[in-house]
Amino acid sequence: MEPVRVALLGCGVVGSEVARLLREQHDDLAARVGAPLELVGIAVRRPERERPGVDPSLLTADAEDLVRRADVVVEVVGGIEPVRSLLHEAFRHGAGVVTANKMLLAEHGPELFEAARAADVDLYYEAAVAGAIPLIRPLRESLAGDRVRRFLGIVNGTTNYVLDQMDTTGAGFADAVERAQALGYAEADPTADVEGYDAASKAAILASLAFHTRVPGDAVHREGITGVTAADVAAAARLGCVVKLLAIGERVPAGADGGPEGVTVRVHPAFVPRSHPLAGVRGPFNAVFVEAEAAGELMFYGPGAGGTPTAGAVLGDVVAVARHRVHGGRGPGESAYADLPALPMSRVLTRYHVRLEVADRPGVLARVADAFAAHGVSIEQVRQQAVGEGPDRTAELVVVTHVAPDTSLSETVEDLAHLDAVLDVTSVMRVEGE
Ligand SMILES: NC(=O)C1=CN([C@@H]2O[C@H](COP(=O)(O)OP(=O)(O)OC[C@H]3O[C@@H](n4cnc5c(N)ncnc54)[C@H](O)[C@@H]3O)[C@@H](O)[C@H]2O)C=CC1
Ligand SMILES: N[C@@H](CC=O)C(=O)O
Ligand code: NA
Repeated sequence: MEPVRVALLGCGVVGSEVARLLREQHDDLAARVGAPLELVGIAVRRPERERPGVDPSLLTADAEDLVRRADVVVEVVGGIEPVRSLLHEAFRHGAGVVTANKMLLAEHGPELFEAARAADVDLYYEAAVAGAIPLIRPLRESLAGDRVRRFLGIVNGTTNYVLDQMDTTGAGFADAVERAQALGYAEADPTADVEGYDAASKAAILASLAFHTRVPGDAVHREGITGVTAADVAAAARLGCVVKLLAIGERVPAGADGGPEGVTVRVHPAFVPRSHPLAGVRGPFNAVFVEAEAAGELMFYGPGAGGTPTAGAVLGDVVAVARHRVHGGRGPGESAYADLPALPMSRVLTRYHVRLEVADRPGVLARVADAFAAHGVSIEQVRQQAVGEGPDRTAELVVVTHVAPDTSLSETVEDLAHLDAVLDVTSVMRVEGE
């Protein structure tokens, strides 16, 4: 049987593990594919550098030439260029592609899917969202007969690790980020993780699949975790919650006021009740709930980051693409027929937890309550506690709202910040997952 020629682009945290598994599982992979997988080269920036366990004769700095010698191109470099051009070259040359690159797919997915379709080859990307967890294939294939209403989950291992460390060990933010980098969870620039860009790319990919509609990364409302403080984590604990960075996509029906049907997609930190299964997702693990009309509620859970688990997902895609080379056929292409608009945050319904430092004098509570009422926001809970002694005494006021449109809630917070009696708005966090 002719071997299937595999080119590996990148030999970092994920790539080095892909190379190892290709070598160590050679016979099993050959049996599953129906032909041997031959690693024909590994494109790296510095081929002269020694890499333990990697045959130096495979290393090359000429990625373009390598791509032209392959039937399947595995891209685990990351970023946009040069990989975008290299993948186009792979398609032009008739090679199938496996990538773990969510940023590239969120920014340039449609053109890459179109190029794969035109060349009649595969584009697979299981590792791009939630690492090792089978999630892309269930959405693309298993749920192709269903109608997804909503997904809600934790899709970034680095930020989940950082928030978990802050919650359970009292670690500082910077220390926890450094540990996530050392463990291979973080992106080359961890800003992509902590500012929510990585999760937003993944949310865009999930929304595109779930709702059969193109959702670019910049249509996702994004807030990272750099503003989350130890005080927020402690406030969450007092409320029986934990802080998690969530990715949420919802299909929104047409509004009674004439607002169109569409989808909302957002990434932000939120309080999640400790009784909710997402609260128990620890360290670099990810979990995603998918709510579909026929299937009901599904939960996908597992390692969301790390070299070996991610390489496992990449290899699963390599087997699928290689099987098509050997036996014929092609995996599903892009499905964007629904063409729903991405709606603004005014169409999102959520709850807020607001912590204020206020003057401790008569009438303050009433004025705060009036600000919420002016925007039609109903209050579920208020707690007040005196801070300090004597004439300088202030009060900490914690307000938890009922569900309301996100913009009504954010406008309320803006008004509160301008009230004389409000000395500081110390924390604003959404409450999700109830
Ligand atoms: N580390 C993880 O847990 C996960 C990573 N991913 C994705 O996998 C991809 C790779 O991630 P990591 O392995 O963690 O990154 P990494 O930074 O460890 O590895 C990337 C490698 O590509 C090399 N490189 C850069 N430019 C190159 C070029 N022009 N030609 C050849 N090599 C080049 C770098 O020197 C580096 O060794 C990224 O898209 C990332 O988002 C996806 C899921 C999980
Ligand atoms: N940096 C990412 C890696 C996986 O996609 C994360 O932390 O989840
Ligand atoms: Na996955």
